[in-house]
Amino acid sequence: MTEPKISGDLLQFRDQIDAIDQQLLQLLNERARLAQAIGHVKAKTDAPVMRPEREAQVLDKLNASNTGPLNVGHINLLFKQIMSACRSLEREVQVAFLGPLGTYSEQAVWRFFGHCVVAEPVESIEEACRQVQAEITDFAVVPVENSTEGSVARTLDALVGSDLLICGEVLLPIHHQLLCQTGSLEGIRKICAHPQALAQCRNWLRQYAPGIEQEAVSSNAQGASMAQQDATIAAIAGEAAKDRYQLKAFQEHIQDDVNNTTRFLVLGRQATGPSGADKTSLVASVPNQPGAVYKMLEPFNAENVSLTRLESRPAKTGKWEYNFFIDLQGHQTDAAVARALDQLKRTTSFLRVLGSYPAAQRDVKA
Ligand SMILES: O=C(O)C(=O)C[C@]1(C(=O)O)C=C[C@@H](O)C=C1
Repeated sequence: MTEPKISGDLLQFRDQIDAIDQQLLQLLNERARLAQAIGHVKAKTDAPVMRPEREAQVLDKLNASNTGPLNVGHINLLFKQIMSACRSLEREVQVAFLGPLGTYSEQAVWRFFGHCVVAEPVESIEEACRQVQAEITDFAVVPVENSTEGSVARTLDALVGSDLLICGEVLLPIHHQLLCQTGSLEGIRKICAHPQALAQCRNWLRQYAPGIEQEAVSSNAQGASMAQQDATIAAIAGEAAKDRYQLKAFQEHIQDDVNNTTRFLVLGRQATGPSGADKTSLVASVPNQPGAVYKMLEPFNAENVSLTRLESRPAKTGKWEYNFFIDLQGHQTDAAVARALDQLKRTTSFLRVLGSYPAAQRDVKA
């Protein structure tokens, strides 16, 4: 079938790829040995193995010098896995995430830590936090806000009530797919998904699956698990659920908002150093007095610190008091941020810096 000439070229290219793979293999093992050496140094001082700021810098440097044809997505994907493997040779990092298996939280774990981690699903955001606090696990990955649905109140409340630190964030585009056993809508009698997913796909469902019953279930992964057991059920879920429950997609990208994104937090017990493009999150409350919120925000204006988020939640004191959740650009060790935080201590009745961590959206030149 193939022309001899093409086949000759193909063989030659494959020989070259084989030779390069051998070089890569040798270099990767050299890199792994260096990581092991770093692991021994860290073990002596009980220093944390996972360093989100260093991993962000490694990716920033590579992307700054990359000439292609591999793009930023390829570089991040490949080198995250390389670091994940090297890290696991130092010590296997453990992560609890909001389950069950196949959720978007699980996808967020893989994106942040790569695949060489021990990731365990837990049943609630509170349980994920408890496991980190009780030192059962190293980190927790929990959703904090969705671009269409807003904040996840349970995560914000859990942060106030604990001394966990935010070590990182993950921005995950939410690409819903309609999944079933065969990949065809024929014979499908019911579509099962979390109420939020059904709402986020309302228009698509009206147009392409009219007349098919919809059932709200506790998670998209549960819907996927039901579809795995029953050929008449379809589910709305993401890539992780498709793989986990061995389903086929009838259609990808069925969410009405193409930019639907969920932001996840990585919570741990360790402080994260500056990476060069960081965010700091804090929660504060102010006395119930005229001008108090203005005074709380004034230092950020004075120090030219940019706020990326400001949100209030009831402080649960029963006195109509509020906690303000603030995200800002910069690390708490940056001079301007440090000065603003110092000022903030004077104007707030309660202040907790939840952590500084590498921003998921990177805008740096290495
Ligand atoms: O630089 C370190 O501290 C390492 O342990 C090495 C390494 C890597 O593979 O580059 C691995 C794990 C850390 O999270 C950061 C980076």
